[in-house]
Parts: sequence; structure tokens; C-alpha cells
Amino acid sequence: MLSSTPRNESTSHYESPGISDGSQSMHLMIHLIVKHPTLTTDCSLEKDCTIERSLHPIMKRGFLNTKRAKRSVEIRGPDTPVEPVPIKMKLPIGKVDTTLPEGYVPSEAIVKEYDSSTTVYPDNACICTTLPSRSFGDTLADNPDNWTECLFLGGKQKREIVSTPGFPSPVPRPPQVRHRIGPSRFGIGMFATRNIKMGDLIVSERPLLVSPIAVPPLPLNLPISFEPTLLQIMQARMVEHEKRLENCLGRMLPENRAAFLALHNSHTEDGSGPIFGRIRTNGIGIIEKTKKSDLDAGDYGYTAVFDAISRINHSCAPNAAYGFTMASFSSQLRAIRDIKKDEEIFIAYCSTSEPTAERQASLKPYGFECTCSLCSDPTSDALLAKIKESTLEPSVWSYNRDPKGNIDRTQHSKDWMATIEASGQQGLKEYGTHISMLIAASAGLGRMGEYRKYKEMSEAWYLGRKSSM
Ligand SMILES: C[S@@+](CC[C@H](N)C(=O)[O-])C[C@H]1O[C@@H](n2cnc3c(N)ncnc32)[C@H](O)[C@@H]1O
Repeated sequence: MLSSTPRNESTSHYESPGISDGSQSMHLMIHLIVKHPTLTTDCSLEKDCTIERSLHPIMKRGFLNTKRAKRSVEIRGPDTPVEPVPIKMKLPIGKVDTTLPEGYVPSEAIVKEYDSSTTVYPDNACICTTLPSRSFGDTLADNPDNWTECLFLGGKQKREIVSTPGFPSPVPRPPQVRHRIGPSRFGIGMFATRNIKMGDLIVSERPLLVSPIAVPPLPLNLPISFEPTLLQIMQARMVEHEKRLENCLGRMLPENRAAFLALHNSHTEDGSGPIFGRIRTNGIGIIEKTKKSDLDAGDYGYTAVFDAISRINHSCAPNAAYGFTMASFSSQLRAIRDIKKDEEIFIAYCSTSEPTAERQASLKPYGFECTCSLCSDPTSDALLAKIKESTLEPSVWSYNRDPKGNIDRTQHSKDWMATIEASGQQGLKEYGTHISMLIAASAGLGRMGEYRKYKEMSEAWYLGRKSSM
């Protein structure tokens, strides 16, 4: 993921087989542990659990005589096909009608506990697990690297993570604290506490929460007679998803839960619950869905929400980029150009190699219009197109290094690097290409001083940018 890779706002399509048909009657083992006035978890914190949702809600005495019940008695049972709607559905954004389908009754949780060391779960189970595993009574003082609450669909993801060589290795740390969180033009933001060089690690952090990028197409209690709209179905799916997420929040350490709930939420009017709304606002894609064909094997995309990294604001000319390391189960934020003390740190929430209109469209779900130096410059799209062309000219590669060693065409790349630097677009891959050209050219021309300079620059640039690929 990088400046050229979107943050993975959760509007992406969810393509998956249903994750639970609600028909299996799982043994109910409930440990209700009240940890927060409004949040409870249905399983012991040191255990993993799967959550099934019963399609048969518990009805209140007398409910069947009510007007609402008369409309909804024909509840879809477990044998009724799940609602015939596409599983690919865009999440709503902005102010939308949040009415739930008439007669829809939220399902009840059926929780089954597992030892936290297990990696074998029923197919398509919805799993709550803590990574790395946490023992009862463990506190942040015992483990400043922290723990992550995860909601996985199927056991594949956990199996892959825990079998990563070195997992769980310590979270890497910069030699000194290089960031602070504070007020910004855009609410809260992250700032540099000292001068930072391109490629330097700014901060590294384990997520508070990891969950699917999109809303699973959960089965719903819907009356057969009622034909809901797609938006109503999505609203009900979000209600079901929120309930699963509540379980994850209930398992968090109180400090982590407070940090999560303090994060910004730009999805307050589209039916996203308070947890899912914060995931949509602050989530950073960490695990890509690879191949469509692997969906049956539980190959889903996942997004992560962080305490500090989720406070970073967006710029189309970012000065930092992040990447995720599975062994330490943490994200690393690195500088993609030199950053001055007290400068605000920005990442890109969208691809920076797209023109302004496309970038603005990708940012819509975040609820703001970008006013960065590029978005407010009407000539920036033309410049971007020229930057892209600057590495395509075949003569640039072949003649930078003149076969006879007596022609210096390195000026082309030097000029383009200066142009890219002036517009703050060092995150573009073309910047790295020009550095590589200069390494080859200076070696060919026998200029060892320049060669070493560009080699060092290239290493730093790749370190920063690797975070985002
Ligand atoms: C991940 S949060 C970033 C931290 C946030 N500013 C806060 O106060 O917690 C994303 C939200 O920050 C705001 N934001 C981020 N970048 C912005 C920008 N370039 N212009 C305006 N608002 C921005 C938007 O409200 C967006 O939904």
C-alpha cells in the first residue's frame, strides 16, 4: 500500500460466499463479562470465539399479536434462500435514508469458545481473536507492543499470520520519538517532533482492530412478503456487522477501547454504526484480497485501525507512507521525503498517480474535499502527465549512459527530479525511476561521487516507498 495505493476505505465490494447460514445450532457457551457500560463481550478474553447469528430472534411475550409481528411472522427460516440480492453492494456515503427493511429483526448471537491456540475453525466461521494471544490479566505495562483484536471470516487468515516466520516479533521502534499527535487544520493530525530524513521510520504500531474491508453479506431475518430495497438490505447488513464488531470492542483492553472510540467518525449519517463508521473513516488496508478464486478458502481483504497512524491526515503530495509487516503484526510509517521539525505528516488516502477529479472521487467517502497544493493548482494534472511521460522516452534510458562515455544526458533526470521535488510528489514511482537512471548513468560516466549519492538516495527512497507498495 502506498501513496499510489488507496487506504482501502471500506466501500469496496465484498465478494464472498455467505459466511454463516444460521442453521447450525452451535452450543451456546456464554461468559458475559461487562467491561464497559455499553459494551459487553460474549466470550472470555483469553479465548477465541466464533459468532453465529441465530435467524430466529427471541420474541417478547405477546409480540405475535402486534401489528408488526403480523407483518413479519413469515420469517425467512434457515432453509429459505438468503435474500436474492447481489453480494456486491456499495456502502452508502453521505446523508442517506437509514430505514431498515420492514419486519427485519436483528439476530441473536450464538457464541462458541475456542482455545486461543487453535487455528482450526468451522468453514466460514466468523472469528474473534486477539493477536498475539493475550493471557488473562495481561496489561499494556506487560506488553507495550500491544495486542490487536481481529474479526476474521474463516480460519485461513489466522493460520497464515501465526505461521509467519518470526511471528510475533517485537514492533520495530525508531531510535527517538519522531512524532506527536496534535491539533491540525483538519481536526487532529500527526506532526514531526524533529527533522526526519527520507526513508526514516517515523512510528511503528500494532492495530487496535483488524476487520474485513467490507460488510459481509450476512443472512437477515426478513419477512418473505416484504421486498426490501438494496439500500435497506445494506442498512440491515451493517446492523448485523456492527454487532459482531461490538464483540471485538468488548474484548479490548479499556485503554485501547477508549482510544478507538476517540477516533474521528465521518460516517454518522449513512447507517454505519459507531464502530463500523470509525473503521470506514480510519481503516488502512493491510491484507489484500488476492484472487477471486480464493474466496472460498477465506481470502478476504482486511483493514486496520490504529491509535496514532489513524490520526494522519491526507495529502495528494504526501510526505510519508505506511506498510504492514506480518511478523511483528504492525504498520511502519516512513518518510518518503525529508520532513522538517513541526511539519504535519500526511499520507495519501487515494492513488496519487490519478488526476485531480479521480482523486477527489476516491476521497468522497472520507467526507472532505482535498485542498492540497496539487488539488488547488489547475496546472497540476498537466504536470502529472508530463512527469509520467518523463520516464517513458526510450532515449532517456539508452543515452543517459553514452556508450563512448563522453555525452552527459543525466541533466534530463536531474531536472525532472527537481521538478518533482518542487511539487512534493516524491511518492510517485517516476521519482524512483529517475534516481535509478542516475545511478546507471553516473556509473557509466565514471562519476563515483554521484553514483554513491544516488545509490544512497535510492535506498532511502525505496525504504520509504516499500512501505506503501
Ligand atoms: C483518518 S482521519 C484523520 C484524523 C482526523 N483529522 C482526526 O481528527 O482524527 C480522516 C478524517 O480526517 C479529515 N481529513 C483528513 N485529511 C483531510 C484533508 N486533507 N482535508 C480535510 N479533512 C481531512 C476528514 O474528516 C477525514 O474523514
